[in-house]
Parts: sequence; structure tokens; C-alpha cells
Amino acid sequence: MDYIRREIPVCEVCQRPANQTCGGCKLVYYCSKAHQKHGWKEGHKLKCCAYKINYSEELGRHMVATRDIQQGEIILKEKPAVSGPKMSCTAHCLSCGVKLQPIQKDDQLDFYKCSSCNWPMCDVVCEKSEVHREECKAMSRKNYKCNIKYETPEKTEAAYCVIAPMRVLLMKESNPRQYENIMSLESHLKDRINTPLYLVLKANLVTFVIQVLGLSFDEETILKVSSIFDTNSFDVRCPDGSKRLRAIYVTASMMNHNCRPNTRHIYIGDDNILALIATVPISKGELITATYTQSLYGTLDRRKHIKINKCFDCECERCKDPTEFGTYLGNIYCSVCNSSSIDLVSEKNGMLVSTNPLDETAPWKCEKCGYCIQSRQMFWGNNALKQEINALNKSGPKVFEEFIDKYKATLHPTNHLVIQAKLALMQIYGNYKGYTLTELPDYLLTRKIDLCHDLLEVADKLESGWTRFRGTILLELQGAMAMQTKREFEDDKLTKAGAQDQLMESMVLLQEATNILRIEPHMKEILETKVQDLSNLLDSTNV
Ligand SMILES: C[S@@+](CC[C@H](N)C(=O)[O-])C[C@H]1O[C@@H](n2cnc3c(N)ncnc32)[C@H](O)[C@@H]1O
Repeated sequence: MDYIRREIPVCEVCQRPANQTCGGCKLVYYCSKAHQKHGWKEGHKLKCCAYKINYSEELGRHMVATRDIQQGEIILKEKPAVSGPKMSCTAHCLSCGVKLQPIQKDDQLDFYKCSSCNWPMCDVVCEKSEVHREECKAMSRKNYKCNIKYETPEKTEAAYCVIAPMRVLLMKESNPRQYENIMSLESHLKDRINTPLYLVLKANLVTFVIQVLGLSFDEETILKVSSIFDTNSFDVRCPDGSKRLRAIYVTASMMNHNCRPNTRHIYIGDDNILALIATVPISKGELITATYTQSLYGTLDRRKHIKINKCFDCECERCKDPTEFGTYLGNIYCSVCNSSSIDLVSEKNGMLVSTNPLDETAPWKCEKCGYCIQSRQMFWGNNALKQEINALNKSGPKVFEEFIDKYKATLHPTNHLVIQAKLALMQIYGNYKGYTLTELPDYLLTRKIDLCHDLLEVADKLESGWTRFRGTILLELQGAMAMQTKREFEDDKLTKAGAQDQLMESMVLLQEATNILRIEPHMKEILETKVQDLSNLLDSTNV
């Protein structure tokens, strides 16, 4: 009889044969409970994979914590399985994803073009990059030449919709394992197939793949790839807005949605590596979640956005709560209570809340007087005001202040539209030309501090912990507070001890902002400078 040699698992601690695996990551072995405990203490707790993928009828595949995860911990780092431009976008480089600027060619402006397939690219380096190789070969083989030309800076091109799906389809030959990984993801093609967008894709994407490239895929497979992108892809952007693409991360895409998620993610380097960060402590067994929508939308808007884009009805705790954890983000004042109220912005005013937030057709009722309106009235009113705020000229603060004032009898201080206006104001006061911290008059400095506090209150309830939103507000708040202290000290309104106390308060906020934001690309140096500036200010008040 032949002797079959098998790898026998050995204990991480004593290297003797072992048959028990780590309950968390299931990747390392132990010979006994005692050695498992020892191994954990000796460092495995830092290496143990923090998640596993489970399945349930209700949620499909989802990510679960295999151990307690600390706030700020990086749960996962992952390279994209595939990336590409958004479906319809202005000219972007097919290789690095940056927005392209035209160059002077003969007597006109046009983009640099790939010498083989004629797609706009940055330069010859991007043209020869690996990411563009297979698609360029496939198009050149059929003598296909892209016909995008520079016309205006913001002209969008629908032709980009073929690139990302084509990359996946070409992987069937070039990288079959990755192709299978991607094709195993949820697509919701049945929900999308008859939508106007997919009718257009049938005409252009399917035609491009079958007739132009001559690839042997059927219509369903081609549209499934597009649908997999729509269900799973992440929107990759760099902070200055110069790069924008969508990418599939096979493991991270297992994360389910929650309207108050427990993670955020960042993209690192030119390879767009996704790092998933715990924004709050996550207990063993808890779902690890991301948000697929905007946290600062009200429930009606969030659920609609998720239904259209991700094809499911969110039933998370926030969606079930008519007050959205007491923020009343998607609610308005009752017009009946308001008409008889003397103090228009009093908290005693009644608020209209949905009688069933999980049913978008349910009527809305005043919590105080019982007055009811139809849900479609809420929809229309909300949409009209959204359009109004989106159309504002965002170059200065006046229009946002006027918007808040104009609707103060309808929109309470934490309504999502007011929060949107306050967020814009927080960014303008202290940062825009003519409104920098040193230029702001005292009353606007106080206004900025109040705005930060209002936003922080909402952030603590809806984006709690180490979220980018909280980090940004804390950073703005500490800067404004430190400036106010400096002025009060210089005007002899504060004693030395009082100034020191207040500056220490700013330092505490800055420390927290630093903990949250230092991992964000390009933030480390900015934060270090701010800590240095504040330390210098502390020193200068101590002489
Ligand atoms: C990116 S995938 C997540 C992984 C997916 N559950 C799977 O099995 O492949 C997104 C899809 O997961 C499902 N999903 C995500 N979050 C959900 C939730 N909170 N409730 C119900 N379904 C959810 C929806 O079908 C959604 O379109």
C-alpha cells in the first residue's frame, strides 16, 4: 500500500500535532484549550482575522465579527478585483482614473489618445499600463477606434459604460479564478432588466461586446456583469475630486448595509486598496456593516435610494424609528400646531412623523395634535425644497443663511435640509476666501461654533464614533474655539488660567479628530501642523 503523506496541522504554541482550530479565524491550530488561551495572549489576538462570512435567508451572505473589534481597528485591507470608470462620466484616463485635461493638438484642443484604440488617456505610460492591455488588444484586434473628442470641460460620455463590464468579461480568459469570484456576487439582474437604464445597456453594451468585439457571451451574462457592478461596486474617489472610478472588492462587498453602520472605509495609494475601519467597538458575533446611501438623507430618501440602486427594502433600527433616533432628520413641523404657536422654533411645536416608516405610503401624523397628511405631500414638499437648496449658488454663506431663515417655521434645526445648509456654512465660515478664521468677525466665529455643535449632535446619533463626519466637525470646531479663546485673551476678557483651560478643551477635540482622521490620505501632516499651532498658542498664553 502506498503511503500518502499529509500535512498534519501543528499547534501554534508547542508545534505538536493539533486538531483544534482558532474559533475566530479558523486559520491556526492548537493542541489544547490551554495553548489556545496562551497563543491568544501571546499575540494571536492581534492577528486573528476579525470577520467571517455567514449566510441567512433574510440577509444573504453577510460579514460577522469573529471577535471583539476595537474602535479604529483596520478590519480588512483589500485590492480591487476589478475597477473602471463610472457608467457615464467626463473623459477620465482608463488606466489611472484621473479626470483628463485637453492638450493643444494642431490648431485645436483634444485629449491625448491611446495610439492603438484611440481612448483618451493621460499619456504613453498609462497607455502601456497593464490594466489597459487586454481591452486595448480586444478592441485593436477588431480595428475599433473610440471616437470621443474634447468638446467642453464637463461633457459626459455614455461610451464609458462598456469599459468596466468588458474588463470582467475579458478576465474569463486572462484570470478565470477572479472572473468566477466576481460572477458569484449578487446581481439583482431580474430586478433591473426592464429598467430604462438596462434597456439602453441592451442596445449599447451588449451590441459592443457581441458585435464590435466579437466575444462569445450571451446577452444575459453581459447584463449580469453590469448588474453585479451596480449591486456591489464601491465609488472610489480621491479627496481633491481628481480621480473617480468604481471598483469591486470581493470580500468587502460581503458587507451588508445599515443606515447606522459600524465601519467606514478609505482608499490607499494608486492601487486603490480599500481599508475597512471600525468606527465603533464591534462585539464578537455582531454584523459588520457599511452604508450604501447617504447617512444625512431622511428615511424616505434613504429607503428609496436603496430600493432603486440596491434592490432591497432596508428595515434597520433607524428606518423603523419614526424619529430617526430622536434627530427627526426627515421630519417637519406640523403646520397646524405652528399656525397657533407664538414661538415658531420652539421645541414644543408638534412634529409630523410617519405612522409607519417602513411603508412609504403610510400617512404622516402630528405627534402633538394628531393632524394627518398623505405621504405623497411629504414627498412633493421634500423634493421641492431639495431642488431649491441644490440650485443655490454655493459660492458664499448668504444663500444658506437665507434658506434656513426662510423655512424656519417648517424645517426644524435638525431637518436634513437644514443640516445640509449648516454643513455648507460650517465649511464656508473659517475656510473660504474672505471668511478665513482670522477674517471672521466675532459674531460669525460664534455662529461657526454653534453650527459645529448642532452638527455634532446629529453626528453623535447617526454617525457616531470615529466617522469622517465627526472627525471633520471636531477639527472645524477646535479651530474656531481656539481662535475665539485667542481673541478673548488678547482683549482681556479671559484670564491666563481661563484661556489655558479653554485651549486644553480645544486640544482634547483636536486629539480626537486626529485619532479619527490621521489614517485618511494626506491628513497626517495637516493634523500635525494643527497640533503644533495649537501647542504654540497654548505656550503663548503661558508667558
Ligand atoms: C453588496 S451585496 C452584499 C452581499 C450580499 N448579501 C450577498 O449575498 O452577496 C448587496 C446586496 O445584499 C443584500 N443586502 C445588503 N444589506 C441588506 C440588508 N440590510 N437587508 C437585506 N438585504 C441586504 C441586498 O440584496 C443587496 O442588494
